[in-house]
Amino acid sequence: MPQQVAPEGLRTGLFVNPAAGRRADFEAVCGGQFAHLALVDSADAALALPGIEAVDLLVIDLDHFDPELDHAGLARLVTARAGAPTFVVCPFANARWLPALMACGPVEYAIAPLDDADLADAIEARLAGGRTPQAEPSPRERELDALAALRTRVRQALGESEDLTALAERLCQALCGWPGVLHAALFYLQPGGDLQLQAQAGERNLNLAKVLGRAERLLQSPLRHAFPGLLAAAANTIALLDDLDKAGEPQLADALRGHGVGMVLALPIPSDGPGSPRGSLCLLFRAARSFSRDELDALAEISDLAAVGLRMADLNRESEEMLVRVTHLSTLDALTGIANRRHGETLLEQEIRRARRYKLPLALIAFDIDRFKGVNDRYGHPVGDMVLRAVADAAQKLVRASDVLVRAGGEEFQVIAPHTSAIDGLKMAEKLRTAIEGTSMPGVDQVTISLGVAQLGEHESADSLTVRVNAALGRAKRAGRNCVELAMG
Ligand SMILES: Nc1nc2c(ncn2[C@@H]2O[C@H](COP(=O)(O)OP(=O)(O)OP(=O)(O)O)[C@@H](O)[C@H]2O)c(=O)[nH]1
Repeated sequence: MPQQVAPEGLRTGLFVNPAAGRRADFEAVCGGQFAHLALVDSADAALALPGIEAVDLLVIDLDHFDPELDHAGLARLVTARAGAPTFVVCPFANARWLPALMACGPVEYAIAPLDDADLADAIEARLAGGRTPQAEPSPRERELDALAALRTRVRQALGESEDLTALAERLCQALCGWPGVLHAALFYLQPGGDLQLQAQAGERNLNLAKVLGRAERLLQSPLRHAFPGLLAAAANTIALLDDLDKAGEPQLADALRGHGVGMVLALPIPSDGPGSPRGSLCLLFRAARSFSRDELDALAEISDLAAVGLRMADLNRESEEMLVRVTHLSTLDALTGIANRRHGETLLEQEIRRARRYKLPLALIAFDIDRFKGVNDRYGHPVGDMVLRAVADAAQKLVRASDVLVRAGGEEFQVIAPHTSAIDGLKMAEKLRTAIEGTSMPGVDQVTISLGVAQLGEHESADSLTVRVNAALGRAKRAGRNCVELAMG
């Protein structure tokens, strides 16, 4: 049964927590500070009490509450106080409660776990109408100026960066400009589900990859429940560690303290839709401090901006990949998968320049399937296509990796052969001829090719080389087909 709320003028208190043990502990530690202290197990029970706004101090201990289920009731409770003070004891791994409750009325908070003496001091300070030094807010104007400057820097970072790495680095640098921030980091959840330390800025000697023992696969890190940057991304919550020892990882606390860190705050970077966040923004402060509602709102806005930035970086990356794919596809012949005529012309120009620069020979081979019209006429176009693919495959297997096989059009192909003289070109052409002659094409009589070979002349252009090699190919056709002809100089 809750105790009766005391008449006005006395120190009256109301403590809300679902666990009987927590209520008993609070009464044991702080009961003496109140003339009357009511203990209730839920927001509804508190709201059922008469004169809720007249209670001097409402204390909500968020331990054992569920942010999804209990948020609406507790928000109603803070609203019902009509401006009277509320003090919230908030577990460090669940600081997302704070902005939501602060939106409903004046809320001060302490991050749990708190030892008995700290809790008693915090309650005494609130009852006396004062604030603990930790809760001392910076003067409002300065706070607002700092927030405005921070937002501007973050927007600039977003505007200037196109890829993920640059964006993450600029964001971290922008966050370091916030008063009291010693170091900032961005953790990014990759599409495959791997959380990695994407960027950090600030204290030069502080490397979070070292402190955390790794920079990748951080969701598997044993510190994922202790370090706010990981916790925020893993549990999609604001995590606020105002005393490094509260995370229960002494080594981590020592390492951070060794670098001058006194407090760590992290916010999830929201994703577009439901599901895990995109990562987290992590701020390492020199000393513990509390945040006003404006500040927490501003930080939430910054993580929203970061989400937009990450989405933009993703889109940029996707469109670049698409461009590379489209560019690649536009260089290939759709039927055979080898270089198409246009790309072949570009590559020939390139190879000619290279041959000139390094004074190396270059050979061009042109070949054409013999009486291919007859294949189409007798077996149909689909079989003709199959023969074209089979010839391209057989030729591709034969040429060197540095050679380029081109479908020059119809049943005409070329091989651009760098470092190759006319004699070597002739040998290669003969190899191609015998290979195609020996390749069995299902359902088709033997297929043969005729070939022309030309070596690049000293001052010769690509056009002239092509004309000469085609003339040699024409001679091979006239000579009876299934043979090789060398181009005239
Ligand atoms: N199936 C198929 N046929 C093609 C393709 N491109 C061109 N052709 C055919 O290739 C044939 C080329 O015929 P011609 O230029 O007369 O030469 P040929 O019959 O090979 O005779 P020679 O070259 O003199 O030995 C034509 O029938 C074209 O229709 C293609 O992509 N697929």
